[in-house]
Amino acid sequence: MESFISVKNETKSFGKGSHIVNANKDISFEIETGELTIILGASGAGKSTLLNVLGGMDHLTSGSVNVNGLELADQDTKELTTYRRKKIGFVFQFYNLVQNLTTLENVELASEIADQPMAAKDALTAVGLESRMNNFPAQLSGGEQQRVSIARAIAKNPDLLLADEPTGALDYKTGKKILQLFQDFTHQSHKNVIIVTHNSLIKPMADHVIEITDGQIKSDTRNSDPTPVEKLEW
Ligand SMILES: Nc1ncnc2c1ncn2[C@@H]1O[C@H](COP(=O)(O)OP(=O)(O)OP(=O)(O)O)[C@@H](O)[C@H]1O
Repeated sequence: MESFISVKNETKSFGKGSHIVNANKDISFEIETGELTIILGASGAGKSTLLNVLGGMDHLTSGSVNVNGLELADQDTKELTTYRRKKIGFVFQFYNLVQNLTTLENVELASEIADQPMAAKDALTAVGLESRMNNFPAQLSGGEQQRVSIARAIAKNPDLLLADEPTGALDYKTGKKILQLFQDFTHQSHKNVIIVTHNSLIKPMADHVIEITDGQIKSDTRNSDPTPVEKLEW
């Protein structure tokens, strides 16, 4: 059977001539349906670049990136935008919520553009925020705002949920709750989550760990028995 994601010799360069930076160099890996994957690497290793390519935020320079049967190398900018809007959920380090919309409206904004969305209220209930639907982002804590951004991502009912350092701005306990939500989402929905992080201590929670150093794959391993987040200490 085909893998859910198949990346072959993916290279992403920025700049030209002697100023060229190869942020991703000849990267190849496969991700199977239902895997929670952690992409691990130091600052500048090329993690965000890879996530941006997988999510259609950026074009790859060469190679092949196939996501659920769609070859991203063949998509023009407009097609990549459609792919990103309809198929991908994003969670960022700093939430990126619209400040003058309520929690519910922020989530509705995302569900409205998806083909088979989940009800915005159900997404907020899934992250434990049903009582905060009419609050504005500024009235919520950092952890609550991140839960809204996860609700916004899952309300699209995406094939693929991408999270770039999602606990980077949160304290330990809150960060743990957020990681728990990702693990539950993968295991309950059998969909795919990819988390980018520099924190190697959370590796055991993943089904699949891909380490990147200097734009290249350093290791690619699978955990047959991932640790539940509540049992993880870091
Ligand atoms: N738009 C760009 N223009 C030029 N160089 C870039 C651009 N985006 C990324 N790079 C370079 O590519 C390399 C990888 O960057 P990337 O942001 O992917 O790393 P990262 O692993 O996500 O790092 P961090 O954890 O610090 O966010 C870096 O050397 C960076 O300077």
